[in-house]
Amino acid sequence: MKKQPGRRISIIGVPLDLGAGRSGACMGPSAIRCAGVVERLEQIGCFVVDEGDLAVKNCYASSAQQPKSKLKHLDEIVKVNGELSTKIYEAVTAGYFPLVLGGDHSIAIGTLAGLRRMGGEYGLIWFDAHTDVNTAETTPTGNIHGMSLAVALGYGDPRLTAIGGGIAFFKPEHTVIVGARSIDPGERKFLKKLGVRVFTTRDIERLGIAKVIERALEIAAGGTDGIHLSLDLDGLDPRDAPGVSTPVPGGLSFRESLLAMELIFDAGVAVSAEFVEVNPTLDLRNKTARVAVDLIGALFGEKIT
Ligand SMILES: NC(=[NH2+])NCCC[C@H](N)C(=O)O
Repeated sequence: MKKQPGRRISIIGVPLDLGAGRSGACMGPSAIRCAGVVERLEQIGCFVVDEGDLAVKNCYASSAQQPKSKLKHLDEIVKVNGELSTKIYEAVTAGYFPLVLGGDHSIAIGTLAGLRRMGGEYGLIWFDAHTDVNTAETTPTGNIHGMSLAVALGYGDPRLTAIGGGIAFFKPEHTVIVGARSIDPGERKFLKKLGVRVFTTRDIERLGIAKVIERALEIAAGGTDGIHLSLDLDGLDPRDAPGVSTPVPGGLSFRESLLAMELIFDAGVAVSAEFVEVNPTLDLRNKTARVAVDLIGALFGEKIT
């Protein structure tokens, strides 16, 4: 039997939604806990420490308050992600698998900065409808959740790339995006220039999710010390995950996403993960948070049979 990707799990909630264009994802961590994440992980034999939520000021403020900024709510986002990076570093150093509950996708900046501080070389699977490689120069919205992958690769505002010490950025050759179907013009250029592999929903339909994950694992895990999974619930189709701030039709099905998690578990290479963009104000009976918990269960080895 393959070993589980870290059976000692540290849950860290980050109730931040200032990186998104609408509020509500700040309630994501509560919704995922209400859907029973701790119990599910304990049922499959994981030892779970729930660290609670990081303190975030002003989480209900709408980005509309800063209409002209190219980096909306930068101060607070820098502060929260700095704290998150320290939390991640401490958790990994203490032998835990950090499981971060978002919050909008800008929190990946802190998670990945924390992991980078470990000094090893990690690969990255970015499961998302978007590619999140905008910078202040290319962003169409000024929303920082559309910039977090660029920051992890070392590009963007210096206050964001400096988080965690500004060291050991992720390498494009060990970074892979799965599920993309909404890519801005500037992002397209960036991805091409850096050579980041993107599996769009079209690729997934043509190749099948199993093949795509197999290739994604080769890219992210080959020659690295492990991988981080950054999963945005909007990677799924809005029919299966309606409670997200930036839904895009034509996404992965629930079953495809579950299989992706099962295959990542089977590979035994994940060292940390985050599940982001659950927005309970747009959800139906907590469906999206329940989907997140199903995916988390599969990532840690829960099997249907
Ligand atoms: N993680 C997300 N939900 N990102 C959405 C980004 C949308 C758009 N590309 C932007 O930069 O504003």
